[in-house]
Amino acid sequence: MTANLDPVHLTQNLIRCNSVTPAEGGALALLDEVLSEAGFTCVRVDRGGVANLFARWGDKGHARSFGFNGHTDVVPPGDDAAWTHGPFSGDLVDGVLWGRGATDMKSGVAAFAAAAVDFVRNTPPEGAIILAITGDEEGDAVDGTTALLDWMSNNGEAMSVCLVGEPTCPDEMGEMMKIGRRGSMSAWFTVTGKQGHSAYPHRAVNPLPAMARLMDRLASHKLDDGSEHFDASSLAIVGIDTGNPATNVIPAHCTGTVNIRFNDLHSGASLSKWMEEEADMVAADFGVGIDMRVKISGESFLTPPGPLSDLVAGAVEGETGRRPVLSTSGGTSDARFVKHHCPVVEFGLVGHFMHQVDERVPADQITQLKTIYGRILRDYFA
Ligand SMILES: N[C@@H](CCC[C@H](NC(=O)CCC(=O)O)C(=O)O)C(=O)O
Ligand SMILES: [Zn+2]
Ligand SMILES: [Zn+2]
Repeated sequence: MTANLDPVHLTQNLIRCNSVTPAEGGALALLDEVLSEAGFTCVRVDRGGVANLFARWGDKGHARSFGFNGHTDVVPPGDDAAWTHGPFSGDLVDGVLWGRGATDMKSGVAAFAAAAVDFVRNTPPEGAIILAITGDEEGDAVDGTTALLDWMSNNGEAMSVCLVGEPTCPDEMGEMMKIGRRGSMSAWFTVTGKQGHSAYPHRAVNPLPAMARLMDRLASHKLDDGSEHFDASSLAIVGIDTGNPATNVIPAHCTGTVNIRFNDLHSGASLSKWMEEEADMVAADFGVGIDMRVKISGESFLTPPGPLSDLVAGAVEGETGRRPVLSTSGGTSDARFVKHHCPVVEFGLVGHFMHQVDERVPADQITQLKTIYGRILRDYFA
């Protein structure tokens, strides 16, 4: 009889792989080994310098196929010296596991891998289990989950439903799951005036007042009050820069960057149009040129409450005693790609320390997450 797979130990070993985006760092190789050993068919789906791992247990193309999606890449640790335990130490101290990825989301990947391995070993289901694990969620994400989904469609692989294991609970285990996400986009503005001496401003065209006006107009505009399933949209100014070190020079150029999180009352295209109109108006008022470049990372999306959210919420409630709130709050996730493929929801552990120095997680939360994922599999294949 093979022992059950310990998700805490697996998380520890994953944390010890330095896999800051887009480095693979040995994390996917480790999962490949663990899953292959348990009878999963594993294929590395690398693209554009990004490593990804596809793993399936059961028949290809089975009509009943449960998918998990997650990532092993992590954001940079920042100042190593500021960490109580090294960011890649995987130290387990007094029941707490430390390191980059402890919450976001090597623990989630370890929990679903361990749950899937135990499940197929102990109660082989009538159906298939697919793990789609990417090495680039935190970066551009162009060759990450999208590459896996492209490869799957080209190779007759399919998930009937998918659970993304990102951390979804704000403070307490079990309190929240995600059934969609707001959209995300960024816009970069360059205001061009005319360089000059700051003591002779009439001979220059200063781009900064125009930038200040534009940023203020964009940031002070109320986009909406939220909608049935979504929080209000928000626009944040995330950068204003001239690159000008001199105090007696009016620079010719100024750049400004905004990031928008938007709900289903908007689209990337409608917001681009609005910002373009604002920029044109300010440019005319101030006699400057304004260029705008936009990147739409994802539109808003929703998997309406139904069988999949009921299945996950029921298992979470059964294991934690809490019925998770169905939310679309926070940032975006790779579910924005998966939703083109099959119904998708997200559930994971408490994300309090994600992207912070001293990222850490109580080890028993990882074990509990594995139990919840195991129960979801049991209920799905029942
Ligand atoms: N860099 C990518 C995707 C960025 C995804 C990132 N997601 C989170 O931080 C998740 C946090 C949460 O669960 O609330 C984000 O929203 O910026 C891209 O923009 O293409
Ligand atoms: Zn994540
Ligand atoms: Zn993250």
